[in-house]
Amino acid sequence: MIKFEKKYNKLFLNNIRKAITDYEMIQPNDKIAVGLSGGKDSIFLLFCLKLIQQTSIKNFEFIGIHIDLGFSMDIESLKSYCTKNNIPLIIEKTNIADVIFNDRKEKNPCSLCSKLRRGALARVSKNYNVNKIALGHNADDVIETLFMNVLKVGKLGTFHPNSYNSEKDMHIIRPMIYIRENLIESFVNKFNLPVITSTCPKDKKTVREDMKKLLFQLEKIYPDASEKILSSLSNFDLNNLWKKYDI
Ligand SMILES: Nc1ncnc2c1ncn2[C@@H]1O[C@H](COP(=O)(O)OP(=O)(O)OP(=O)(O)O)[C@@H](O)[C@H]1O
Repeated sequence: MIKFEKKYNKLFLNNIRKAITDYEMIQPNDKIAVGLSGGKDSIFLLFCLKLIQQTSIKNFEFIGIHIDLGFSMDIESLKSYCTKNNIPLIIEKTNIADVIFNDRKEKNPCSLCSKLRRGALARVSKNYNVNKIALGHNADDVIETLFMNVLKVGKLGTFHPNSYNSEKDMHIIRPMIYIRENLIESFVNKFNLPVITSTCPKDKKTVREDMKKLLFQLEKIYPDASEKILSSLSNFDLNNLWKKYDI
């Protein structure tokens, strides 16, 4: 059973609470769906939300939703973990893998997969009267996405901690934006949370891995680089960003 201990506050929960407060992620009577991939980030998010519900913000509900992409992953451990902790888990079977790799033979499958997966997640969430979807993006994901946008697209920006999709009338929240990936890894091991090895052939072979290496190199020279990059995302001077004059 997921059980609160005071030391968790300092270790990770306070940072999650801070993200929730800074970006007004949870309101009374929200029904939140945690997108569960089977990976470490989303299961840690589920674990933290349960602790937050036990300690500080009590008047919200949450469920887990796993979109089965069709890679034949064994999710028994995830199912039994949710059952043990009284967390409803919805599993939605899809043929996303088949569409991407066999029908479309996509050369860059990750972005289409992510789009279809989010669509499925929003559709299933609607069926369960969910008004917010919580994703397991962490601080490293925030920075890697920023690097990818700047270095590959030539665009300054990353995903927002709390965004709203008006077409689907759905909020997307990311309560783990202040938590580093290595910390998540160590707690997932310590608490023995169920992690399912991805069977996706593209797993860990993406541009994101290059950005991870870049951040690693950067932190060797500037040890507090990630902290500074994260803080710069909410500490900017619009006057000194270039807005071209309309002609
Ligand atoms: N198959 C899925 N079903 C439901 N939610 C998903 C699924 N895949 C990803 N998500 C959600 O989208 C988030 C970002 O997905 P991404 O593939 O970037 O995961 P990640 O960074 O590897 O995180 P994780 O360790 O949770 O897999 C995940 O943390 C999770 O909340």
